[in-house]
Amino acid sequence: MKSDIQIAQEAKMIHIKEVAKSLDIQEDDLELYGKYKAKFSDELLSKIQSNKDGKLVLVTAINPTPAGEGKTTTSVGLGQAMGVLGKKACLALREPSLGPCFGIKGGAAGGGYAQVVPMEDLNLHFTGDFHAITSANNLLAAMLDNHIQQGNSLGIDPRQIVWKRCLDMNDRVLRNIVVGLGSKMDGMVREDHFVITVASEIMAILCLADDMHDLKKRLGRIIVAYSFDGKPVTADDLQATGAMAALLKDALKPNLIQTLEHTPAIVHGGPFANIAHGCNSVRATKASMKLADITITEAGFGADLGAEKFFDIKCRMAGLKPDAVVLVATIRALKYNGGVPKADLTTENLDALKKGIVNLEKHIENLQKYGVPVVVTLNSFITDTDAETNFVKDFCQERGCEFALSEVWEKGGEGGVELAKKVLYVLENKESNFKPLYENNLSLEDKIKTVATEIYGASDVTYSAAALKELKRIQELGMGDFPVCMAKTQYSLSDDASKLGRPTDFTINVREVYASAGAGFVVAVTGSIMTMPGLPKVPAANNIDVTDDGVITGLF
Ligand SMILES: Nc1ncnc2c1ncn2[C@@H]1O[C@H](COP(=O)(O)OP(=O)(O)O)[C@@H](O)[C@H]1O
Ligand SMILES: O=COP(=O)(O)O
Ligand SMILES: [Mg+2]
Repeated sequence: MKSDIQIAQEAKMIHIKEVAKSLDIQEDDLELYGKYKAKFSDELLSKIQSNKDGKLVLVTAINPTPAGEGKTTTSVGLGQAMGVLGKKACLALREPSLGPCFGIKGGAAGGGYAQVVPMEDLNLHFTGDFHAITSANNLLAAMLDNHIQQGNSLGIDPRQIVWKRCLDMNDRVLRNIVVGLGSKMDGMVREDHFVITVASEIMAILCLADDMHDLKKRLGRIIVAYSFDGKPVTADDLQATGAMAALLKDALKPNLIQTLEHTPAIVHGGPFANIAHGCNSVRATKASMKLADITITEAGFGADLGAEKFFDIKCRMAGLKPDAVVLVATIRALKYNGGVPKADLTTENLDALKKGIVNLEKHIENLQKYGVPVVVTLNSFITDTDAETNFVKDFCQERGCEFALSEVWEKGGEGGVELAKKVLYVLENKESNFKPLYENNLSLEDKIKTVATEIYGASDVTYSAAALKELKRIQELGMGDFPVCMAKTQYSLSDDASKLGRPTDFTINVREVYASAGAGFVVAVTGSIMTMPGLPKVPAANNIDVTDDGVITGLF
């Protein structure tokens, strides 16, 4: 089998204006970035507002191995399969971060014969959105430190600065730094921190904003610090809002590319689901629903993270009503959850499968709590055996679950026809009665407890003293009705990456809490999760190169 990048580079793409035409979009409504990428104009987005909404399908997964279990691959393959069946479908996906690209996981363009292209553009600089987000985030940081240097008229307490710098890279040494070293003219010495760009609140705001007006209101509300008398200091107070919005003018526009089989893909925003809310932009999803009969979108990592935040944050805030959920399982991840080491996942092991399948069972139960019909799909790997595949199929069918085998990685759209037909059946015959897991009027602690007990299976939640103090301050500042965004490891339903399968009798330990006042949610940081990942012993970057005539190699 060729590598992902070989398949992608051999692909014969059509001009992006032809892809747009399949969505009834005229060339004048596109802002072209070469022949194969474009942004939607603001005029287009307002023009389509009166269109009828198509159906919305979420693709999620069970708890993954470090390689990932194929949500993006399945989403792309399902979109292609809808095309094979003559349906008007469109993808709404996230943009990849450079962190995993050069780290462990590689790119996020799908895989095999189910990819969005041009994959090397998408995985590297794409249309510059992440660079714009990084610049806007760090402009705010620079203006904050400059305000202190220039006399600190707002009375900012340098010990209560909550705004962090960001960079779209896995760079552990930036987690905790000291700034302002040198002479008096070099600024106030203080401890500072970097997060990876996909965990920046600016990313979340870009992904939740309706339009430029809403973007600026959200940016202005960002809390960067507290004053000596405990009052929140915002981006508006620093007069940074307009300049940040100017930097984000183009990044706010959704991007259009295509799959290997020319299915349209709107790709916009890219928060991770373990340390952020894990969903592409509301603007991209709503645009797709106005342009196509079926929108297929993905939320990051397992359903305990991406799907939970898709439902309880994105759908709640944007008024979206999902019509179906595709839950991706893989034999390798089920065995991994059954205790098999990464190196042995390609060997048949029915015992481990039986042990690990409780993870799939829990995710099926969880998704059913949202009132949206579920289709389980087994993302088939060439190393899977018939015995293993049949075991999973029987497990699902014995529980009355809709099930389909997916072979999209190996066969592209054709490999997804069984899944597409199952999804179409569910869309036509099963009603969705979507409701979020909790009401906003619950206390923040009760919201956290609801997610922890109902979705993770925890018996209780513990808080550090600092987290409890911050929860109280957030409540007093009037943000108690915000939804919660849980930052947690993706490998386990618990906050301990070593607890695989379906752990029980565990507590979720919240060590830090902060309000993303602009995004409109409260982040609860659990266990030892980091908002600035580090590179592995052998980074994927070691194998990435570019030839003398400009061909990228080694991306996957
Ligand atoms: N069926 C499959 N067989 C082999 N590799 C696969 C398959 N499905 C996905 N992959 C690979 O696994 C990795 C993760 O896939 P991806 O779709 O990005 O997962 P997710 O979106 O869930 O993180 C990618 O490198 C992809 O090419
Ligand atoms: O936020 C994580 O997204 P993937 O699960 O698609 O890697
Ligand atoms: Mg993905």
